[in-house]
Amino acid sequence: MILASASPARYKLLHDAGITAEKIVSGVDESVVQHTDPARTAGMLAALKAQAVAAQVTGPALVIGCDSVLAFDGEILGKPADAAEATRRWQKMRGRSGVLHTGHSVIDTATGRHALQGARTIVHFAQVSDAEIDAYVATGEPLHVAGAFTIDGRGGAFVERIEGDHGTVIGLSLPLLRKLLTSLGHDLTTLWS
Ligand SMILES: Nc1nc2c(ncn2[C@H]2C[C@H](O)[C@@H](COP(=O)(O)OP(=O)(O)OP(=O)(O)O)O2)c(=O)[nH]1
Repeated sequence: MILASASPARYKLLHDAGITAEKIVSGVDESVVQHTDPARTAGMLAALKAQAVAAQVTGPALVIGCDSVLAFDGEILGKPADAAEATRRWQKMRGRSGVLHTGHSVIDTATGRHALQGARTIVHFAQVSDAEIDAYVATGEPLHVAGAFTIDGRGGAFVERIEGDHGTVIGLSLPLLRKLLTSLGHDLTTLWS
């Protein structure tokens, strides 16, 4: 399996699930997709990433590309531009909920077949204080992640509950990956190392 992503979180999620993927960063410029629907935006970017990497691959491989965005207050939010934006977002997000959409695209380079599907998880944010927001932003963590929060890092303390698969929030849904691989005629368990 080739992971078309720079995300250490996605790589670790696969590795911990028994799948040691090769990482090839797609280099796709995410600004090329300007869609109003968050699921479509994440899906289109996931497909672009997988296609960009699959084009570089010679021989049989399963390439997976993912993209995550947070739909909140009618906006499609990726990574915050800077600390000020991360702070503003948290001041709006606290005590409310958003939907984390992650698009998944799997390409089987041996057959040319591909499967594309999105997953969504509702995230309920805690009523964090200004001091907690400042401390979180100061760690730098929210600057590197879609939605300006993590569920498995320091941000986990600020996520009250989720409705959906937690992997979708981190950036890759394993149950969805299983379904996509099955649709391409592959058994996920054969990828276990
Ligand atoms: N560890 C962790 N990372 C998260 C979480 N939520 C989002 N992220 C990270 C995963 C991805 O690195 C990033 C989502 O942005 P993208 O989907 O655009 O991926 P990224 O640009 O990082 O890498 P890529 O475009 O796939 O090469 O945010 C979380 O809850 N936990």
